[in-house]
Amino acid sequence: MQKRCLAILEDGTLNKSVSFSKEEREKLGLRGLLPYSVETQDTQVQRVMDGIRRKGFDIERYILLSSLQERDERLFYKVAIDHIEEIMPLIYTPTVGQASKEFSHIFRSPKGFYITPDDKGDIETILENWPENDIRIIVITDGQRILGLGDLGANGMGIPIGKLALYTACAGIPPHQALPVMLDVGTNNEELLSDPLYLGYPHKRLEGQAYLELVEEFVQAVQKKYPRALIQFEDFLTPNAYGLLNTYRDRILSFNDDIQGTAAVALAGVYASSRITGRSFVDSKVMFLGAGSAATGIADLMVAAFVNEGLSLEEARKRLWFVDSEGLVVASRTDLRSHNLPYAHEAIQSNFIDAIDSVQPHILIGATGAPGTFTQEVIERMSVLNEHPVIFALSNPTSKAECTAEQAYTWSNGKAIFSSGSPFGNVNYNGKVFRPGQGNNAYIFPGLGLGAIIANASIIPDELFLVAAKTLAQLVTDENLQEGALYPRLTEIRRLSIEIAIAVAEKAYKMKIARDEKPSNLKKYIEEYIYHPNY
Ligand SMILES: NC(=O)C1=CN([C@@H]2O[C@H](COP(=O)(O)OP(=O)(O)OC[C@H]3O[C@@H](n4cnc5c(N)ncnc54)[C@H](OP(=O)(O)O)[C@@H]3O)[C@@H](O)[C@H]2O)C=CC1
Ligand SMILES: CC(=O)C(=O)O
Ligand SMILES: [Mg+2]
Repeated sequence: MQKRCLAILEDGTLNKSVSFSKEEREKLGLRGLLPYSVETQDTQVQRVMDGIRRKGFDIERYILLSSLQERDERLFYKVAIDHIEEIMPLIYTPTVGQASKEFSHIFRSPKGFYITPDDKGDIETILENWPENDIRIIVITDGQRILGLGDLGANGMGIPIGKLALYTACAGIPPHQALPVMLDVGTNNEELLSDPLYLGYPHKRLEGQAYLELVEEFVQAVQKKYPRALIQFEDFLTPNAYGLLNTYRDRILSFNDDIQGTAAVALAGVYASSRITGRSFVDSKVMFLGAGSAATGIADLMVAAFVNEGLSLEEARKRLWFVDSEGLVVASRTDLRSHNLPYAHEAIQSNFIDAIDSVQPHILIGATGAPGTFTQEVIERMSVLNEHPVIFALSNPTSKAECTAEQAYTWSNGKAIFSSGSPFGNVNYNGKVFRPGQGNNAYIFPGLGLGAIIANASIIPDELFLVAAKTLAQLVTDENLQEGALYPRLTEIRRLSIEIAIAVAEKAYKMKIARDEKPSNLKKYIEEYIYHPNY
């Protein structure tokens, strides 16, 4: 039955508030319930933007937008799409980091699905409580490594909500086909456990076999109720991130965004940097600060890319060097994890600066969660070694960046080609304005996910991340590079995501991992599928 009267204004998927026409007001029983004026959606967008700009703090802007998402979903997405450069830092990194830290204090409505150890044996049943029947994208976290902020327990739900808002804003996934999931297995964060307002499962984390069984039960329940859904694993602590990736990557439509999405965005940036440095990709030597899931994911995809260009596995790995908190990752170390071993070269263990001097990398990629680790000395050494040192400070949120954009340009005398995980504004250095690009998986996952679900791929092999990286790199214009950016402007993100989706879907058909038939006009098919927030 069609909703009427207040019920329609209270349903965020139907509400368009003062944009209901006189006829609609008459028909839907809305006369008297709204002020006189009938406004266009654009005028409403303007009012929202005025409200956002009037707020004193970004967290207040986040709360305003979060309430709007509940109250009037189409207006929320219209605002996000039309003002993506201003809105993305509010609904995503860096503000989503603060919002996640404070999630239990600013909570208003659940916006997603919660699973705790108490639900063991019942996940299939409780999933029936979710009202939608055609979920295509799930972002799930257990909250143990939220950005570079550590274990935030159930407060980490801010991340799946934010990532899925980007799926819709950046790639047009219909919001009703997206499901944010919090696998709330507890937290080891004492501050949260002693917070009377903490909303999560108030126990130490479930671990080991019991944890894995809960994930498996969830995956099976999803396979049954939503067999077409892509599961994106997000912000798991590294051992679980790898464990779950290895369990599910060849079995179901899934990927780990921190390992694989990040890899594709970084690879795209590295490809684009060749057009400034003049050095071909295969001749590049890369040093990573941080040897966890993000950095290793990038290295693994780079190896695949090098091998595609004709290098042997051994030659490919030799171009990639890691430094972690114990120094250079070398073969003689006994403290390494299995994902580090392919990159533990025969060399003498040394500190970061000495490692830069001995390895002489062209590209430096930070994924540490440790702010300030790209010191003046680091940037200066890179600048002595390179005409244009390529510097990625990927850690999020902004407070965790290895260095700021301004530091990179200043310490390199304007020579650095800089990208960061969280956005920095333009920097004026000696009269030249630099626009740092945002090396964030947000350039990849929306388009990649869209392509995968359009083809209804059975799995997401490396080839799909490689094609996504190549496509993104090709979409970087000379103008972007002249501004100093290795990525296109965010204002282009919907177009970019569709291009990435087309390339990814094409590859899936070619690899025969698509479970749906290829439409006769793929681009048109995608364009018809995607969500537009206009009333
Ligand atoms: N821009 C983007 O798109 C993305 C950014 N990230 C960011 O990357 C960061 C790391 O994530 P992830 O890889 O999952 O985390 P991990 O915990 O897996 O890895 C962190 C790594 O950094 C090392 N490290 C920590 N402190 C230092 C230090 N002072 N000097 C040298 N090495 C250090 C750790 O070494 P050790 O183990 O020895 O302590 C570890 O190897 C996060 O801040 C996250 O936000 C992640 C995904 C995407
Ligand atoms: C961007 C992202 O996925 C992260 O920082 O974890
Ligand atoms: Mg992440």
